Amino acid sequence: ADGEVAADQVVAAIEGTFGVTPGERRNHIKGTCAVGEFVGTTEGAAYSSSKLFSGKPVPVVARFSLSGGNPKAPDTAKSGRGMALQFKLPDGGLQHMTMLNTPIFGAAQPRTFLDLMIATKPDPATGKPDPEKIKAFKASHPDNLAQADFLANNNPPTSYANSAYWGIHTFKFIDRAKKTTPVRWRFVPQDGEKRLSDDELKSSPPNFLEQALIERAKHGPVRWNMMLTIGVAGDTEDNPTVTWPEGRKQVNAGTLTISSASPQKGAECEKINFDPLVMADGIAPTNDPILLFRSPAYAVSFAKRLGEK
Ligand code: HEM
Repeated sequence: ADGEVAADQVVAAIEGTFGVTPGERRNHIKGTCAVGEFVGTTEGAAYSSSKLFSGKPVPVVARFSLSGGNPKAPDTAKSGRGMALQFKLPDGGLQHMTMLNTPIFGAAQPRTFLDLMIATKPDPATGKPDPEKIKAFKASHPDNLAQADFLANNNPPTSYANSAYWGIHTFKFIDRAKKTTPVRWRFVPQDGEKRLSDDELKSSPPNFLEQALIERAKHGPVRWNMMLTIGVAGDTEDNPTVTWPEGRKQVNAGTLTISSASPQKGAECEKINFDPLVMADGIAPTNDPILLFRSPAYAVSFAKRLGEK
């Protein structure tokens, strides 16, 4: 927990803002399941002893999503898009990566996320957030601004297949000699990044992302390159709201291939808790307070939805 901020308190605040859909995720509720595989490179294996980078295909269960707890959020919403991956390693181990389509996050501490939920809670009188509360939140939480600016200035993608996804946090890659390297990773779409135009934002239907991914996968494999940015001494390791300086070494660590997608109901991704702290040997968390807080928060949401609450 972050000082006095507890995971159940934050999940309660998410419920206060978005309401509760029993049996469903409290955040990133609207999503699509997919499956595929990952093949790592020797360049990746040079930094991490994880079986992920053995060079052999590793089965993947994926989930693409819209951020927020509104199951009817339109696919044109200028909010985050998520890609969650569960890698099934050859030794039976699991590795998770649960990412967003923004290079930074909108909170350096759980407290900021909690205060954002409280500030955006709809006013019962209008059914909308109170603009004064949002203004006060922004003025008092500068750590929220970079991601908010990114989302305001970059329209959402035309398809989940045309988006990059960032791990955002810094992770430790540990090689066979136990040498640790700070890295940040992102998945870059081989289909290229494409965003909705301002006109398309107005004219697009509320639901197109799921069908676009299902159709795209029917036409052939959908691929992303996993790119590592190699950190150097002094690069922040515990603040997900700050990017690293330009010019850091880039390493292609592997290729993700999505082979098919389907609605989430009853599909494999539905009942997975994509807790980002599920890691195998060779990859370890940093002390990023947001990364560490996600695990208990996801557990609260997961327990509720498994209990059909
Ligand atoms: C204080 C920070 C955060 C809180 C409290 C939070 C909370 C949550 C919760 C409660 C869920 C639903 C879990 C479930 O029922 O399975 C969720 C899902 C998700 N979150 Fe977060 N989150 C935070 C930060 C982040 C960050 C930094 C990222 C990306 C780097 C992220 C990406 C996602 C994604 C992609 C999902 C959907 C996973 C899936 O498809 O099952 N979240 N989050």
